[in-house]
Amino acid sequence: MEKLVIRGGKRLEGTIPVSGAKNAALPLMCAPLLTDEPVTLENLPRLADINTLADLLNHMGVAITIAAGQGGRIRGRSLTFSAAEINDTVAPYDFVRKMRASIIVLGPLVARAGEAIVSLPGGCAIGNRPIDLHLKALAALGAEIDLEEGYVRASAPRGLTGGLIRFPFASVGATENALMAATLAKGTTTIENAAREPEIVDLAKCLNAMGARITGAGHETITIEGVDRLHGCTHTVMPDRIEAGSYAVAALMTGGDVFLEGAVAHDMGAILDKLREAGGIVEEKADGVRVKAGAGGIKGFNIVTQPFPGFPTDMQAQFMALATVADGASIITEAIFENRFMHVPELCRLGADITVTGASATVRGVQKLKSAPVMATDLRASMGLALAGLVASGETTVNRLYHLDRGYERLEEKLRGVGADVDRVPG
Ligand SMILES: CC(=O)N[C@H]1[C@@H](OP(=O)(O)OP(=O)(O)OC[C@H]2O[C@@H](n3ccc(=O)[nH]c3=O)[C@H](O)[C@@H]2O)O[C@H](CO)[C@@H](O)[C@@H]1O
Ligand SMILES: C=C(OP(=O)(O)O)C(=O)O
Repeated sequence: MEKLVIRGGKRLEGTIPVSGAKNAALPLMCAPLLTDEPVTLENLPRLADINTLADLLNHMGVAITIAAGQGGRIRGRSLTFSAAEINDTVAPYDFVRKMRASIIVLGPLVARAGEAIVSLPGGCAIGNRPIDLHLKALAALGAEIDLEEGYVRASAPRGLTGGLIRFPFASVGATENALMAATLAKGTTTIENAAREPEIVDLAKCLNAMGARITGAGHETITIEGVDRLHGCTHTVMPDRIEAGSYAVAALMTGGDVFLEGAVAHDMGAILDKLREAGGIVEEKADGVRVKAGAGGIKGFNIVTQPFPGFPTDMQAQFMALATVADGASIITEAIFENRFMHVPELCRLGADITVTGASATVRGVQKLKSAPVMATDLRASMGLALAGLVASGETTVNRLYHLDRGYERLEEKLRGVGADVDRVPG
């Protein structure tokens, strides 16, 4: 098991190229299940989660090849997904347990093949994460849903029918499943209280390029006119706003000045607002975002995580790391997941002063963090610890690097490129 060794205290300066977004790439990789023609996705990040989903798609009969003339080091991989035939509509437990997002194969599979049998993903470190909204959405389109021996079976042998889906909560994954399923349903589907995340917009863009008729993505109500068939297309995965936000925090924490090449400010509104509130100077440019530390140091701030356009839960741990070295107190409330504070005791091991009461953490900034071996049980918590390590005195070890490899492409290389003293070492 590899770990990350960080010798803190370096000021970060330079350019970090932003990779394709994990959370856009995963649903986009499921879209080719909807057509027998090849779909090429450009700018796919090299991440463990992408490989896990590729293995699952492969298992279902999707041929995945490296797209010709592509695959530059910075621009990410281009892969072509060809689901000429789907020869297995089962997503087995062994794949789904590795990555919860595997549930997004459900909608496209039932829409195209009339049946999908997907292992129930169960909870994970950050919360229970039920899939009731995914199932209700498919049922609203006429799918019959059964739960058997840890698997969900969705069937619609005569095809899906458009309908009204009203989500009580704007779930990202359930919106993605509903969106993909509805593209091939007979008639019109309306999704109310749809998730508005930029990754939903990116997915709708790709589906429309495949011949779908989707309007309203990025808004509360999405309308989908079903079509008989979809065709192939080439689509470029959007830049990762969470990766960009994480490195933006690194720039501010280290008193640095970093250009996040390719970051899209428009998709990062709440993150950039909070960076400014914390004392950062943010310049929004056509080709990226520059973040530098202001003269007044880091100021305390308050956060409540919310669905987009609110502050993203996937940035909560990183901003908590920032708050640990702020001047004054910050209150951070996690309102999306019930157990997303696993980084708190680990940050405290580095000298942070944090008190948790229910869903809120009060963080009192300290003068200095001190190194320690730390360990987290999820992706963003691990990033929060890595950020803390960048400013802690001495050598901080972040164990279980595989969490970071789920969502951060070439992490140590990118950090070293702007001056951090970071190594990946065997555990
Ligand atoms: C691969 C991917 O894109 N993952 C992101 C996606 O996860 P994911 O799509 O799983 O997140 P959701 O938006 O669905 O979940 C938000 C909340 O809704 C609840 N819920 C969700 C579905 C459901 O059927 N029933 C239910 O109760 C969840 O338990 C959670 O409390 O959005 C989250 C919220 O922005 C991010 O943290 C994840 O990084
Ligand atoms: C929680 C995350 O991912 P997933 O939904 O795949 O667990 C994340 O990206 O922070």
